[in-house]
Amino acid sequence: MIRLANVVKTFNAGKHNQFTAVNDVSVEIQPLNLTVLKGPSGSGKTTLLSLIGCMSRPSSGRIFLHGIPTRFAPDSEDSFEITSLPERFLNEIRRSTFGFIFQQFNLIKGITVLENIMLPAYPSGENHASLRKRAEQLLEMFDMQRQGSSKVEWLSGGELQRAAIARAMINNPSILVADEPTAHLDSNLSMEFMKIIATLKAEGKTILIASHDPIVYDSTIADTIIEMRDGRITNAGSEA
Ligand SMILES: Nc1ncnc2c1ncn2[C@@H]1O[C@H](COP(=O)(O)OP(=O)(O)OP(=O)(O)O)[C@@H](O)[C@H]1O
Repeated sequence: MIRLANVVKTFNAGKHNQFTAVNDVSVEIQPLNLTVLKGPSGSGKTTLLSLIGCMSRPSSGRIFLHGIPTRFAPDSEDSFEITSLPERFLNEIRRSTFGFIFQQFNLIKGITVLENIMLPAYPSGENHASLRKRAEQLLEMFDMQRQGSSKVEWLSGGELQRAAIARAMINNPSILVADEPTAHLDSNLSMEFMKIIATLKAEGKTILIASHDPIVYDSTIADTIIEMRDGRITNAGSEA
């Protein structure tokens, strides 16, 4: 599980525009589950995801991974505190443990779909041929073989979405984090997205999605809904 203990994130500390976006959050996110983080705009969902995903550090509080394999402890059932890690290990944990899907998908224009999918794996220094093979397998899994050599700007909305999911999967992460992944999709594509999420969950991924889309939080595959407001958790785990 991912366990947060009294996590606080304050921006611009000590300045006139100081703002606490995440305020004393303590919560447990169960492994192999789909957890949906729900709450109004500005409630702190993205900030919380970035703390969990090792993209930023809390101002105070601690975050632990329990029994989630990481590159440093592949079989560990132990507790592993990510908030105490030095920067380079934090980057390493982020790359190897988490896959990210962003609201705008953040695919890079001007390069091909295949190159986009391979990008998050480059820092690992993996042999290019084996990396390319893995990226091609992901394209195949998402029925996107034909688009591998296409530029991102040529893709349809659904293809963009699948390319973004494939990119998130390139390092075979145990935890998939998605921030408002359906915000720019119509209902059909949003349901399509949830089908892919169901498959990934069945394959053993731990999935955390921030969303105020009922297609996501009312989905039958959502295990737990965590509600946030004004940086605080207002409901830590209603059954979906
Ligand atoms: N780097 C920053 N500096 C100052 N304030 C910030 C920063 N990042 C986020 N905030 C503020 O923190 C609050 C929470 O933002 P956050 O993006 O986490 O909310 P959210 O729940 O994800 O919202 P949305 O649903 O609109 O994406 C917002 O008021 C935002 O303006």
